[in-house]
Amino acid sequence: MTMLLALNDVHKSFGALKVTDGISLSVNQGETLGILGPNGAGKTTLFNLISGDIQPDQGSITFGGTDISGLPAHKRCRLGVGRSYQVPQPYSGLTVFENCLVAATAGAQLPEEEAYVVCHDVLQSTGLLNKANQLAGSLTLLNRKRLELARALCTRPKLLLLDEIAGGLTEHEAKALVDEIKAIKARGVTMIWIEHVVHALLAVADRLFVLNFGARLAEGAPTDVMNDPEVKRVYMGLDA
Ligand SMILES: Nc1ncnc2c1ncn2[C@@H]1O[C@H](COP(=O)(O)OP(=O)(O)OP(=O)(O)O)[C@@H](O)[C@H]1O
Repeated sequence: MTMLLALNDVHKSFGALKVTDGISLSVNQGETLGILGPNGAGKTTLFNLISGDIQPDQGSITFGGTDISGLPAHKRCRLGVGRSYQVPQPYSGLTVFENCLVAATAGAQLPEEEAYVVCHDVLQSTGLLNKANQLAGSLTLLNRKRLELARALCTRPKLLLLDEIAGGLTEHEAKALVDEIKAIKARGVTMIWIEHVVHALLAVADRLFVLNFGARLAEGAPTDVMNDPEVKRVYMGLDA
């Protein structure tokens, strides 16, 4: 198996608050790593560190064998690190297609002709093609989530970071989104997925990593992690 991403003893504090406390983890090519953890455990901060939105105080991050620790977010994006945000952040005054075009051109720096093709293909695969000319601000929650996914895919990521994409959806909608995420996985995209909707995560994840107070609480095969007494106690509030 080829390793795509590796974090080595990564630390981050905000003032006196230690939010990432010596995280080491790796993700193999084609793998989906699920991340669980209570509110405030430092999950989104971990994504910010991987995407380059913030820089670690200590530790290193390698991607495809290259040390990307010092690179800004836009350079990591061009190398193939794509992400969605917990709160969808489309340009609401632009259409769905234009939002995708911004991601493909400004984000991934694809030449315009290629960008049009990529946007078309991504909108088709995310079920948004018939909404292409609709303003992003007028979309339903499910379609906003799809657009969030589509915008990340338009940067043609090798690694896709999904931040709580299933939250707030009905059971039926979450299932539709999970099917789309499964299809992305089947195309070979490596993913890290932070998700509170555990059954959605379990439908796709090959491995789970549980964060608590910025540190690793458990890691391993999904069934083993879900049966771990510490995980049940800390994360799910159940007695072991
Ligand atoms: N830029 C920042 N400045 C100061 N504190 C921050 C900053 N970003 C995050 N924090 C704090 O770091 C802690 C971890 O936040 P983070 O968003 O990473 O947690 P999370 O596990 O993603 O939580 P949730 O599940 O609620 O989204 C929180 O206490 C948060 O308030």
